[in-house]
Amino acid sequence: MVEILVQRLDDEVPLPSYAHPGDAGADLTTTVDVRLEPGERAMVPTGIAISLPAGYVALVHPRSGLAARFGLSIVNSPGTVDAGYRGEIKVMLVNLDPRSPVELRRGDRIAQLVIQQVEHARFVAVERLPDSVRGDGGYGSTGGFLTVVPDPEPEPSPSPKE
Ligand SMILES: O=c1ccn([C@H]2C[C@H](O)[C@@H](COP(=O)(O)OP(=O)(O)OP(=O)(O)O)O2)c(=O)[nH]1
Ligand SMILES: [Mg+2]
Repeated sequence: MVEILVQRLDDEVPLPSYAHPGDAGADLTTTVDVRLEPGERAMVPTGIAISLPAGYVALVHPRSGLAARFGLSIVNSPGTVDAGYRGEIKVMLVNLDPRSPVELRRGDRIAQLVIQQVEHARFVAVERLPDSVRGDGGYGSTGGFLTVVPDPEPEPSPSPKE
C-alpha cells in the first residue's frame, strides 16, 4: 500500500478517507459553505495538501451520488494533482442542474481522490506512424449511435412577405 503524506491546512479537516475497504476513491471535504446557482461553478478548497511519491498521480473525481441527486459535477473532471504539487487541493465544482441551486456546507464530502501510478513517456517525432486496424477512424466511426434518433430541427418558416 502506497503512503501519501498529507498536510492539513485547516485544523478540523479530516484526512481523505475511503468509505469502504477496497473503494477506489477517498472522499474529500469542503472547508467552506458554498451555494452554486444553476450553471455556476466555484473553486472549492479542501484544506489539504499532499506529497505523492514520484510516478503517482491523484485524480479528483466527482461523486456519483451528488451528480445523480443534484447535478453537481467537476468542470475539469477528473482533476489532475501532479506528484510535485504541494499547494492546496481544490475542486472545480459546477452545478449542471438547469433549475435548482446546490448548497454545500463545510465538512460535506464533495469529491473523491483516486490514486494511480502513471507512466512517463519519451515522445519521439516520426514522419509516419505504424499502420493499425483502426487507422484514423474515430468520433463514431464504429456506429454506436442512439436507438432513438431525435427528429430533425424543423425548417424555419419563411418570413411573411409584406
Ligand atoms: O482539480 C484540480 C486540478 C489541479 N489541481 C492542482 C494540482 C495540479 O498539480 C495543479 C495544476 O493542475 P493542471 O496541470 O491540471 O492545471 P494547468 O492549468 O495545466 O496548470 P499548471 O500550468 O500549473 O500545470 O493544480 C487541483 O488542486 N485540483
Ligand atoms: Mg499542468
